[in-house]
Amino acid sequence: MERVISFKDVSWRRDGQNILSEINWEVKTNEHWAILGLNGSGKTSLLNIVTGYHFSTTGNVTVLGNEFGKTNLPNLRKKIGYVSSSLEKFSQLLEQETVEEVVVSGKFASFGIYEEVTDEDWKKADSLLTALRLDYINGKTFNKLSQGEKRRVLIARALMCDPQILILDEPCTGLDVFSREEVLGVMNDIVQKHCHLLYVTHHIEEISDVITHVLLLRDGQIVASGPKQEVLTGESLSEAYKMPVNVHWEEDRPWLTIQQKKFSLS
Ligand SMILES: Nc1ncnc2c1ncn2[C@@H]1O[C@H](COP(=O)(O)OP(=O)(O)OP(=O)(O)O)[C@@H](O)[C@H]1O
Repeated sequence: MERVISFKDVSWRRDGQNILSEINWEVKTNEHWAILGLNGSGKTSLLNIVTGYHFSTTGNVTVLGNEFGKTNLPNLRKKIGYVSSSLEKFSQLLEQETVEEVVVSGKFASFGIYEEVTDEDWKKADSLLTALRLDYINGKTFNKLSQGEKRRVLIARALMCDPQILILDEPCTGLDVFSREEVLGVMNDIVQKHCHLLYVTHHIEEISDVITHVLLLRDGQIVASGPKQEVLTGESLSEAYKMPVNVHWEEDRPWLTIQQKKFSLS
């Protein structure tokens, strides 16, 4: 399959307002995208269309070869993993579960295990914990983990059903620099599992070498999209962030600075 996601002239209207306008976007095989934009620029709305929780008002959406309107959404959603920063609100439900139980529950898309778990499932959960460098917490309950460990367990949980697309929605929010680098470091392992990453962030320095492409949104419209080196320029980001900024690269990672002389809060 050449195209993983295709948006053609997609708009999404709510309360008489265009939340997304004329989105033309394609994710191809072996591409991994970061989605950037200010608060309210439309990132979550776009992802809700990818997962079939919103229907576009106009335009055509195809995800993993399924054209929306003609497809079985529950089946499609099984192929899409979603790790949201707000998922941790729900993680209270998982507090007393062991990390292995939390990971296995991803197979059933439930919080808690209400179906039969096979030996193979437990083995798979163990190997995912190993892939996410979490062997050392085997047997611990979820409530005893650090924020960074919890995030990685939730990523392992999302991988339990072999998603073809993995959405990581601000996975490093609230993490210290060390924990953030640990989360970023496991992305290579995820890519080796042949799933396509959609990585939402407010911090361009989280765009590690695994990410190949960037979609830049402003007020529900695309400012720029394409290979990251072409999109992550001072010019495009200044337009998206509505303030003058510079980008510099260090070892294939971008960093943002604000042009202080031209920017004032007053
Ligand atoms: N169901 C809805 N009904 C009406 N307006 C909505 C709805 N969902 C989102 N919006 C509006 O659409 C705009 C884009 O919201 P969205 O959550 O997609 O932005 P975002 O880029 O994900 O923001 P953030 O970075 O804060 O998470 C906002 O102005 C929001 O208020």
